Amino acid sequence: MHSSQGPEFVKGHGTQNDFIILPDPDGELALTDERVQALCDPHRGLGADGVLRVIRAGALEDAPADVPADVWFMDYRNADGSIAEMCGNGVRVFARYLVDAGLAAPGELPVGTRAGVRPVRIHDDGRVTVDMGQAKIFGESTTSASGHSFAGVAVDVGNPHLACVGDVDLAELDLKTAPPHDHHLFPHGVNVEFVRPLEGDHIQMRVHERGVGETRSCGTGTVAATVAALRAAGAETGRRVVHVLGGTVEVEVTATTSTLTGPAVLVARGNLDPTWWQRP
Ligand SMILES: N[C@@H](CCC[C@H](N)C(=O)O)C(=O)O
Repeated sequence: MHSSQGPEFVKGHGTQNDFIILPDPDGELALTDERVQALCDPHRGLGADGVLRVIRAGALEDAPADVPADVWFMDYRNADGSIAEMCGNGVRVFARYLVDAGLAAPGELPVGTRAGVRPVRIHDDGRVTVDMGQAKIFGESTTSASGHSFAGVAVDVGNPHLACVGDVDLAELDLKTAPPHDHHLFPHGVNVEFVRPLEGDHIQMRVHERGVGETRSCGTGTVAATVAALRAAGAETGRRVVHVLGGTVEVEVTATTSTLTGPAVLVARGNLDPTWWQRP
């Protein structure tokens, strides 16, 4: 799998939330924080919001016990090297890679994550649907951006979110720095979504991601945004079309689970330079 050219990589994105995929079935790569940071840096590396290592669950030391050993596991890292439990755009791109590489048959396939196994379906039109599990509200909190105060709900989508619905022009918000958050409610940090209801079942969202910064999309964030938008409309279940900077996804929230449907694109493939990999 790893030639003298250095490790293989594939670059992909889901609604412009972009990832470097590293095939590493047996867990041979030393995926240090420094290597992830260098890979994700657009100037000294390839540039991406995160890294998706493709590894058998049985080869990963910290894989959850309920993920079978032979399942392909999405070992997700944020651009700063930190590990996150789940990535909704990443899991679609990951599934597309598995099928493209002949590691899984088209149709429905399981993907292991630190939030558990996520069933994924690849549609004939190229879109991908992920069963994201039940998104749970676990509190209320506040934040601010560009002089605006926001009230929001804390939502667990496998990873933590603060989703704030308001009637603010989202284009006005400066998200270059992380919006403040309550460290007691979110002891491990938080992804913050700003959500504006549009016509009908459409909503607009911008996001500041933990471990990355502002991204052009966040799949788990769109699920949290939908939960918050439904709640603001007095509902617990329903569907929203979520418009993010990088495109559009569809989210359905039921009494027992949630689904996320959107594109998954593979852009390029190659090998890392072995000298660069040794000294990124
Ligand atoms: N972009 C992802 C979420 C990635 C993880 C997040 N930054 C965290 O630290 O929880 C998505 O599409 O869900």
